[in-house]
Amino acid sequence: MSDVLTLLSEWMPQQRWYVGGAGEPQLELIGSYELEPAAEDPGLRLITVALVRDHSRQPAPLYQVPLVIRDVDGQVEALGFIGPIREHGERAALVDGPHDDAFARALVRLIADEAEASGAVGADGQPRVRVYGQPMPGAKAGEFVRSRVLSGEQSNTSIICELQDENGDAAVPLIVKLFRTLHAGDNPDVTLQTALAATGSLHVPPTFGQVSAVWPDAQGGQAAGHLAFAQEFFVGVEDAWRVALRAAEGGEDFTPLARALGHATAQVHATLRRVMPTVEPGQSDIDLATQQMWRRYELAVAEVPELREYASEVERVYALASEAKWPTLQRIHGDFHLGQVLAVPDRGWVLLDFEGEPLRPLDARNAPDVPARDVAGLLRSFDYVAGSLSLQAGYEVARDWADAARAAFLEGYVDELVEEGEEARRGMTDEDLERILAAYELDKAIYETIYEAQFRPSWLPIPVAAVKRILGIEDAPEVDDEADALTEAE
Ligand SMILES: Nc1ncnc2c1ncn2[C@@H]1O[C@H](COP(=O)(O)OP(=O)(O)O)[C@@H](O)[C@H]1O
Ligand SMILES: O=P(O)(O)O[C@H]1O[C@H](CO)[C@@H](O[C@H]2O[C@H](CO)[C@@H](O)[C@H](O)[C@H]2O)[C@H](O)[C@H]1O
Repeated sequence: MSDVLTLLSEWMPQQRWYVGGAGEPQLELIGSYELEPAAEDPGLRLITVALVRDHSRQPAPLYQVPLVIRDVDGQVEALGFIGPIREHGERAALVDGPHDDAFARALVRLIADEAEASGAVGADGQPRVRVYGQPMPGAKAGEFVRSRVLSGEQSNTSIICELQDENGDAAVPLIVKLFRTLHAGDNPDVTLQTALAATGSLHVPPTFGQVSAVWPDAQGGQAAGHLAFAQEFFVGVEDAWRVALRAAEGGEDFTPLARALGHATAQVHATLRRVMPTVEPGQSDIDLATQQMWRRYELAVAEVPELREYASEVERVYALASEAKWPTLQRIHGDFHLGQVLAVPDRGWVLLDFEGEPLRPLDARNAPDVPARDVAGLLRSFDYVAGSLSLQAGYEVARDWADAARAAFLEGYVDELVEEGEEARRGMTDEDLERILAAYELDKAIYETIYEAQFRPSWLPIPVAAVKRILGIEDAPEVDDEADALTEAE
């Protein structure tokens, strides 16, 4: 594996999913698992998935790195080619697994067959990594035809698998999402979407299955978690961000679609409340939630110093929220924005990516939470539509469009709550709801300032303007020196 780690040290920093560290990667192979080839494949030597810890960052992230070793003819520099790997033979090449059909085919087979996989054994004679495929009851996959990696800005790697039925006709395709950074514990993307799909909800894609594993943790014990999740892939659909952006650009009325999204969101919340654990909040839960918001504000101040001057206004919004009556805590989406919603013909709005905010610890993302976090996320997203168009135009545009979309979304959400009856409201007044929503919207905008400062600095003005708007802070009018001088001269 030494050659492999040398190649990976150069290759991983160029990958979108690599979170980076101080200087060169310091990679440690903590284990691996091997997949059985699922078809005849003459040049194929090995399908292996390396679990690699990178000590150049603390705490050291653990990456899942699927690799294929195969013989190639001549000098290839194809997509997915990592480098030559002489220890496996003269013609052997190391290939990024997701770009090689052999890996995707074997992974789909592992899930469909409810099979297990493992790799090298440790000092105790036991495999260091054990992997389990688990299909959704009743899920059926066709014959594998070919696969491709989904392009785009992704923190994970998704593989689209084309399949066919026994007559050779196209069958429902799958999207297999490989989690690149592994965490001990349930991945909410898997548990929440599987639970929703099991109820027959149309607001998530049908689940095909999952891959989970046990691996050695950094303390000499064992960790367990999810490695991959497979769902039905909707071909040729657009996400709500694109649909909304186009509508805003063209000045089209988006309110019916926003209202329907409000309904869908409330229905997903209602289902999660029914099938996943809930908690009645005590004052200590409320205080903890608002303390976390405040802590986030402090982190944001370190990234975006201009936020420091709004401390007293921020404190007041959180204090008002902590005096309100809060709803039942329940599982929610956790990082809801328009890019996480697909417009699927004959199905309506379909929600994706229930992983929660990538910057929050996994145990917090797995705990029952406040549904207003999701509502606030979507409200912020409509503001981002207007904000991103304004950045292009150089002046404020689509503000009325965003205000109308926000109002319609909220109306759709509340209508659905009313349908559910008084119980869902737990005696909360409109004022309670408003105070809580204001706190979560502010908290989301503050989260976004950190996110944009770190990953997309040119968009930072969007959430900074939102923080000011939510706090009711007016920009000081620009002083027009010439006009002032004229007035003085008169
Ligand atoms: N079931 C699906 N059908 C069609 N497209 C999908 C599906 N699942 C994901 N996508 C597309 O893949 C993108 C990334 O998926 P997502 O789950 O958000 O991954 P990530 O956590 O890496 O951002 C989505 O924005 C969407 O465009
Ligand atoms: O989709 P991810 O889970 O990676 O979410 C992260 O990235 C999002 C950006 O892609 C970011 O969302 C912010 O920008 C969106 C427009 O690109 C906007 O619709 C969202 O409202 C806004 O929050 C998200 O916050 C971040 O966690």
